Amino acid sequence: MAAKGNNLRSLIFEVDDDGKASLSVLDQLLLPHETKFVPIENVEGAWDAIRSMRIRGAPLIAIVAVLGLAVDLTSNGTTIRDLAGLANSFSATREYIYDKMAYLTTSRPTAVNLSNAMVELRDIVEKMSPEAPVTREIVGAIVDHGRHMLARDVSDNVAIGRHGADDLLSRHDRPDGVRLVTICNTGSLATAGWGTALGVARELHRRGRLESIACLETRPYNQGSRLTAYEIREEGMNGTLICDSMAAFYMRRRGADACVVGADRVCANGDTANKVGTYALAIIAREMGVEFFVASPFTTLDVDLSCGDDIEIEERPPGEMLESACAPKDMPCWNPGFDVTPAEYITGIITERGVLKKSSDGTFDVIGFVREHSS
Ligand SMILES: CSC[C@H]1O[C@H](OP(=O)(O)O)[C@H](O)[C@@H]1O
Repeated sequence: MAAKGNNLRSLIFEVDDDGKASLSVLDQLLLPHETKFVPIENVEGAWDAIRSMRIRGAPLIAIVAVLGLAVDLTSNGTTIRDLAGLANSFSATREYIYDKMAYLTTSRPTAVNLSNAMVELRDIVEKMSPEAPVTREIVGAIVDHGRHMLARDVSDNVAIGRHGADDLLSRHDRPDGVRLVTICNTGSLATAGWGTALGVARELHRRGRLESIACLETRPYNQGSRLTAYEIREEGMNGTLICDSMAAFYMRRRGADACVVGADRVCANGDTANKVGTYALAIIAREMGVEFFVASPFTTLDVDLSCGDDIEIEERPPGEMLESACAPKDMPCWNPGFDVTPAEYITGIITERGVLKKSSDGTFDVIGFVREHSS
């Protein structure tokens, strides 16, 4: 059984004394009824695990892609021999690795973390000198970056939790604490740490200041009922599972102080792509006078995109919808995996560097915030 609470692990990554990396991931298609770690042995295995949503979650997708590349390049199979045997090996090695990185980005398009991670990796490899002992040097740098991403995500999650809890408690310090609503899964099963939006709930719970958290089922893939409910129960939080259609009535009858959701891509103006259903939840929250926060590490920010109209929205196979809908198997479906919440519906963006609120003109300056808070 996976460890309790925020020790819940989405993956196991190890490097042996010979520098050979190994990776296994918790198969989220089997949760909550079965806990099984499955090995990832090459980039094709990483691509498939991401595409099939055996593992999912914007930050975790990027981490598994880089770790999968590290495993591929350190395997005892053909890779190292292929690389070593390449003529003019430095540039050929780099091109070989860039091809694998490009392949990994085709697995899922909406979460910016994956493409951001590949840009980071390419910058690292580009800076390596041709005189370096090619294969070992480049591969070692990729393994090290994978380890860095794991540690960074864990620390980012803790910081997001603290900033989010501090901000919410500054306005909503009821006797029993804060009442939250969330959608999809943004916890330890979407990250390498204790989560982004669910990390805020964990921090409030840790402080004894979480009165309640409602999680939406999040049809059609049911990340909420299968994954977030599982994490909430493991953590011992006061959680309630609701159907997506119940959000408005829940807020009216049981009350909520804030919705806190995750993100797959936050644009320069604050428009945010997230699990489909988030936009509707934001509209309901505004109508009900409930605050609406996006919890997003800097790795999910896309300041090169001015607004959400240009975000590529992944469409998932109709079967994922038909299976859970008990509908006729030949029924035409529209199954976008995400939607885009306009910035006007968002109260603030909780990051590891602080909470970004709107300027006096009512807009978000994500670029200015990143510039001000980038180390
Ligand atoms: C840590 S936020 C992750 C973000 O990714 C999820 O999408 P999916 O389950 O399809 O990978 C969802 O949009 C979450 O908010």
